[in-house]
Amino acid sequence: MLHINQLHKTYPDGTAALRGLDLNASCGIFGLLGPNGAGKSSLLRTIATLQQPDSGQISFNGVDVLQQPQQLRRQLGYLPQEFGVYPHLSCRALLEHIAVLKGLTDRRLRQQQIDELLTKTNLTKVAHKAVANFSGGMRQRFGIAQALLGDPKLLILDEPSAGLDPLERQQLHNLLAQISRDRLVLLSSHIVDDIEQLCRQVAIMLQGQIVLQGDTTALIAPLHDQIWSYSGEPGRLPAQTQLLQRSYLRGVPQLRCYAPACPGEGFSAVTASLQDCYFLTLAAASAQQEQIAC
Ligand SMILES: Nc1ncnc2c1ncn2[C@@H]1O[C@H](COP(=O)(O)OP(=O)(O)OP(=O)(O)O)[C@@H](O)[C@H]1O
Repeated sequence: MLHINQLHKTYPDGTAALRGLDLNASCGIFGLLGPNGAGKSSLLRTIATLQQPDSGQISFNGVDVLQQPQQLRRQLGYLPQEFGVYPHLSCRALLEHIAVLKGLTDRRLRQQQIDELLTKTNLTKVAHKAVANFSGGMRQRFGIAQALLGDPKLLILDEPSAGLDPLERQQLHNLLAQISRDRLVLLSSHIVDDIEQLCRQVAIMLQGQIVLQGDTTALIAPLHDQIWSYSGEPGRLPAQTQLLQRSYLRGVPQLRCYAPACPGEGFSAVTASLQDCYFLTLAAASAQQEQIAC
């Protein structure tokens, strides 16, 4: 279990990235959603002991992460948002190098683990190639393979699906579902679909705080029968109707709205999604923050 209590982090230039953040997560894939600049990477870097918070507590499976960072690092795999590689090293050589850095000193066990991870991430056939020449999807799978060296109990993945094509994204989902059975995977993304497809637990982050957290299905449930779509331009929206999303279908505007009952002619009920919950939560949190600011 991961417990975070009242975490604060302000960077030297005065940016308050974490502002009294609380979070609890158990085994499985835990999704962290939030707009750009919400503080997701700051939080993940702090949990990964790559930066110190100003105050607060973090514990993982009983280990005080801030007091005993080495103990956490032994159980940690981390894939940062920007993942640099040595340009000339092959996939296998780089995994070897990282495995040694992670303390896998027994050569035979190291080889065995690398072979298993290459199979799991479907990289065996390209293990001799330079990672620098990999496609986006292959690079992310490599990133997950290196993070899994040492069989960590906590895996932190910062936006692993950024820049992937739909097929690569699907392959990444299959891999994540497979490797999350006996560990906690913290997955940050602004692709709400990724989180809805993969995560049973989710937290929404805004301006350095968690504004909503819980079981994904339970968070969406109250919105059933309250989400409506409208094809075209309805003019002024009926009272008690909140616009959540405007998109296009073959060039025709499509509105997605929240309303406690059918807003009127032309609106049809649609199944509520995590995206609806996300937009409603962000709108409510922004309105509350504006009120406080006034
Ligand atoms: N090293 C740093 N020094 C100063 N400010 C920083 C630093 N790192 C992040 N920030 C700022 O802290 C805030 C939170 O950034 P962070 O990268 O944690 O958010 P994020 O939710 O991961 O954003 P994104 O989704 O765009 O990656 C932003 O205002 C950002 O500009």
